[in-house]
Amino acid sequence: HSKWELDRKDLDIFEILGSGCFGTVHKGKWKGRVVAAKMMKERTMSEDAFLDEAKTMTQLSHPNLVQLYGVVTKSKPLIIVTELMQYGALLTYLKRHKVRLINKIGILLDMCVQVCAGMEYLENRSFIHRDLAARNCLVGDSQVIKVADFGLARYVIDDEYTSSTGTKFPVKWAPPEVLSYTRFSSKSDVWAFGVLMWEIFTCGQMPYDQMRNAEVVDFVCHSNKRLRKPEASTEKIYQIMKDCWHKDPEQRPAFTSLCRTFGGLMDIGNYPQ
Ligand SMILES: Cn1cc(-c2ccnc(-n3ncc4cc(C(C)(C)C)cc(F)c4c3=O)c2CO)cc(Nc2ccncn2)c1=O
Repeated sequence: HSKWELDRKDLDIFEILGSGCFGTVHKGKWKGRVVAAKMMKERTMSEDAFLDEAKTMTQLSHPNLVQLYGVVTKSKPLIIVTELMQYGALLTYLKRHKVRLINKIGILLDMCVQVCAGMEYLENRSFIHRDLAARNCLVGDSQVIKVADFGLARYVIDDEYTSSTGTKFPVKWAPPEVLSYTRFSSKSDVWAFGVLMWEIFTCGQMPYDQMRNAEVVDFVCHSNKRLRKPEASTEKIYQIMKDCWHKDPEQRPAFTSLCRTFGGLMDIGNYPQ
């Protein structure tokens, strides 16, 4: 076994935490450590392609990334073992705590800062997430926010998800160059981050409301209209979102620059919470 290949006998599996597109995710224990265990449903993931990349992914380590500990490969189903985040998806958390969070601009901004830090780390390693959204971030103790399932989109075997015209493709988080040519980059992650900021400052509203994917494609690609300013955000915060939604990927700020901008906002001490 290399370091990232885990022994099934060291892993205990407990209650289900939820079911993702690859199968069910359970609470687990690995060598005495509480973990999350993703039990991969057959024929949902290109397993060999994923295993080629798994080694690299275990080397990605940052306080705002859900740590991949390793993979159980010698038995079926394949099990992806990661750090456990006890409060689940950020989207659910935002909707559940909306009343308490909606006027706490300092807390909402801090959530954006944490995701931005995790994404800056991936950007510096030229690692593209491909499906950044509030549903794919997780909440841990004392409102720690971590980015999850980065890079896994490459291994999904479901045309409804992988094709930009599929019913499961994250159209509402995709920039024009992804919708038109499926051209993913760290700058397409920046666009998605802008939508994630909008999700945070609306405490979990669905972007573009009830608009259908085809209408969103038209709205985003053939007009310069964008999501409206969330009530809870300031003009400065909304400007950051709009910068992330520049039609030209080159004109969008890098995550490094976004982190600096947030730093400046936090320094002014506008947000006491
Ligand atoms: C690590 N982790 C994962 C999950 C958890 C549970 C179910 N589905 C998922 N998801 N969610 C989304 C997801 C998305 C993808 C894309 C390829 C990007 C489309 C690929 C996945 F494999 C998943 C997955 O597995 C997760 C996210 O991987 C929940 C946790 N925690 C809790 C705690 C309390 N209640 C609920 N969940 C936790 O700590």
